[in-house]
Amino acid sequence: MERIAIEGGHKLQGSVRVHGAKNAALPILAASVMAHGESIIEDVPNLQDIRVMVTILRHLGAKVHHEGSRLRVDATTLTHTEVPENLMRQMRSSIFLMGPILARCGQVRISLPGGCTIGSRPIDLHLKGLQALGARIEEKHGYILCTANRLRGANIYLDLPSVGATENLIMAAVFADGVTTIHNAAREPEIIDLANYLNTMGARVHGAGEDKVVIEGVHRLRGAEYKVIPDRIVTGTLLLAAAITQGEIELTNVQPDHLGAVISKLQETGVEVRVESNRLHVRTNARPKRIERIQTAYYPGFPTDLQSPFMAFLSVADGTSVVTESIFEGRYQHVSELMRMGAKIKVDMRTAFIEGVPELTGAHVEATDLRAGAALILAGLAANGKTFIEKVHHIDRGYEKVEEVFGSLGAKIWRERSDSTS
Ligand SMILES: CC(=O)N[C@H]1[C@@H](OP(=O)(O)OP(=O)(O)OC[C@H]2O[C@@H](n3ccc(=O)[nH]c3=O)[C@H](O)[C@@H]2O)O[C@H](CO)[C@@H](O)[C@@H]1O
Ligand SMILES: C=C(OP(=O)(O)O)C(=O)O
Repeated sequence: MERIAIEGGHKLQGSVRVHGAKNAALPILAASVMAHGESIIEDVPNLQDIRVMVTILRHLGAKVHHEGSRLRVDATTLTHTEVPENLMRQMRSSIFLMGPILARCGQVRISLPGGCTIGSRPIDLHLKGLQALGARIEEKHGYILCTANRLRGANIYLDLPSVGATENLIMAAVFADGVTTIHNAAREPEIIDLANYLNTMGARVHGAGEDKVVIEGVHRLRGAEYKVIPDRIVTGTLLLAAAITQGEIELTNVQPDHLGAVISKLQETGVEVRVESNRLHVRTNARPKRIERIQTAYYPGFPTDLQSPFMAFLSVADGTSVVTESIFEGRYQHVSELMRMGAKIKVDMRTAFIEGVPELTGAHVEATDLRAGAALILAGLAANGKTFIEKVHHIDRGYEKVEEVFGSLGAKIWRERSDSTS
């Protein structure tokens, strides 16, 4: 087992390029199984979840070649319509295969997906939407079998704007007869990215990024070349890392308009953020001011994926800040770990009260999920002394070469065996 070790107290300085977005690349790779011909997908991050997706695509019969961050996928011949349970369990995004395989092959057999333990994360909206498109769904012995000779366009009303359900249903509707309208769709930038890729392949998806998405069915998709958008959650994590160490960094390959809520909250704490078209400069040399209120929300609201990193930052603010998690009921597992490092946080239902302390102290902690791990890295960078973060595999799901990236900005961070003496 490996862990990340950090010697805190070094200001981050320098410039770094942000990698492509995990949450855009995963549905895009799933969508690639719908095409005849090769797709060339650029800026795919080298992450554990991507490796699992590639394994699934190969299992289905697709040919996949890596050339650095460029992936060539050719799913002209598909040999399987089932995703094995051991692969389904490895990540949440395995669910993205359901819509595309069903649309292309008329049937798909999957089991419930895995993913971060941040809440119950049901898939009822995915299944209800597929039923509205005419799919038959049988759930037996832990498996879900979806079949449909032909999917039919339909009006689908999502009870809540689920990102994954919107993406799955857009993909399923691409080959449906007639027109599908998804009402109360999620509006995250990753949905626009998926729709752009599908449209480059010959699909007709209109309105992605708005709450009503209209899909006109087509008969066939061809492979396409496509570049994945920059990862807005990695961008936000790096902005916070610079801020918590009172450093100054520049980020390239970013889309600042995807981070409006985060930049505005950072500025509220007194951090200077300068925005250029595809660059961000962040600088501060003072302790952050407290924040009266942050509430996670569907896009363009404050992203739940940056709630825990932002809380790590607020744990050293001057005064008490209030954070409410509205999306995932179990997304406060980082709190007890931050408290081991001296943070003062009280949680009441879905709201956390963070009484800022002047300094955190290094400790042995555990990454309980991906973004909790990111929060602990931020805390470790600022803390007095050494921090050891166990369960690094969670962090590797979302941050490419994490120690190299932070190391290139001047952090003292390395990976070591968990049984190393500390
Ligand atoms: C791979 C990926 O893109 N993951 C992101 C995606 O996850 P994911 O797509 O799983 O998140 P959703 O938007 O679906 O979930 C939002 C809320 O809807 C609920 N829900 C969802 C589906 C469903 O069928 N029934 C249901 O009740 C969930 O439990 C949650 O409370 O969006 C989340 C919210 O921005 C992010 O935190 C994840 O990083
Ligand atoms: C929760 C996340 O990922 P997933 O939906 O893949 O579990 C995340 O990226 O923070």
